Amino acid sequence: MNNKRPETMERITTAALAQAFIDEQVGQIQAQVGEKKVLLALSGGVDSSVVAALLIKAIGKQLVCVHVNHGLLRKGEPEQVVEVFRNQMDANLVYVDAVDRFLDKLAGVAEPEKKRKIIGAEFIRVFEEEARKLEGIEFLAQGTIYPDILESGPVKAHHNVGGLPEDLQFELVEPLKFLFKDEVRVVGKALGLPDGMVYRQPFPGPGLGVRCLGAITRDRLEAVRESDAILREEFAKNGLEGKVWQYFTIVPDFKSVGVRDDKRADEWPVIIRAVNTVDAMTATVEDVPFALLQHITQRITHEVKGVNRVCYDLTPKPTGTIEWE
Ligand SMILES: Nc1ncnc2c1ncn2[C@@H]1O[C@H](COP(=O)(O)OP(=O)(O)OP(=O)(O)O)[C@@H](O)[C@H]1O
Repeated sequence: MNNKRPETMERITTAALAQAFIDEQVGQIQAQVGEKKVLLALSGGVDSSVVAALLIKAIGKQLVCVHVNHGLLRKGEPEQVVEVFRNQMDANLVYVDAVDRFLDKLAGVAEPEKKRKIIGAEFIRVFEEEARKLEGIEFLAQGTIYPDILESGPVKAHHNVGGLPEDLQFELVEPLKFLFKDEVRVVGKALGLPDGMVYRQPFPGPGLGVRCLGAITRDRLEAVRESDAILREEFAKNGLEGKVWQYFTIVPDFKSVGVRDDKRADEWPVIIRAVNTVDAMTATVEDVPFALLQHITQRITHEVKGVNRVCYDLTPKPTGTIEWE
């Protein structure tokens, strides 16, 4: 398999270059796939969304997208996947509501590494079940991009979404494998995907699960999701979206005393993190205007159930990592 970006390949920076890439890929995908069916795990993240849009253009309903709602996605994300791909692009989309399955498996598990393993393993299991229900699938599309190939090294062959069993191995369709992230975004835009999807900030694989520290509970997970939504809304309104590399909220698994309706009330704190980085190896903290932080604090403590304090994480990386788990 050729895994080296051709040296003559021009960096895709304009709509015209994106269109040329799309036309070329549509032809190649049609030639590779013929009349057969292709399966794609569609997270709603940039890479898998752009692959989905490209394949819908090339082969329409021969593509089957599977979106797994594991309960750890940001507010509005599963709905957006359904709206964009099923309603607007008329795609063949299987939406799997696996919220209870994931949260039941995660109940009582406090150790971060164990949480990640459970989320990863359960994802493969759900995806495998869906794949087995479908007939005649011969291809698996993946949002592999060039940095993925560079990271895995030239020798190691790139293989299927980790962990699918032997009897479920498919031929791969990886149309973005020579693209860098900025090029993927230009192509996504040319394919008509909404900005909110194309310019989305990085999101960890295990989702909000690693921002709901310790053992995940449904109420605390809701506090993470709602506070994150408020933070994103306020950053967008105040010109920080697209300027700050990554920003999110964290809810630790302890409470502190506060006052609500003239009574003492034990509730959780929300921690805000907003960082800038070039390579994610080091990061600096965004200098968010104090008045905006106060406004966000006011909103979170009044709109998010069970939260009585807001803290701002002032720690660069190192010594802090970007995420808390
Ligand atoms: N909730 C989900 N539903 C369906 N597929 C998923 C889901 N989460 C992850 N995947 C699949 O696993 C791949 C790797 O997920 P990961 O979280 O590492 O994101 P990524 O490499 O940044 O890609 P993307 O931008 O597509 O999310 C995704 O591209 C997608 O194919």
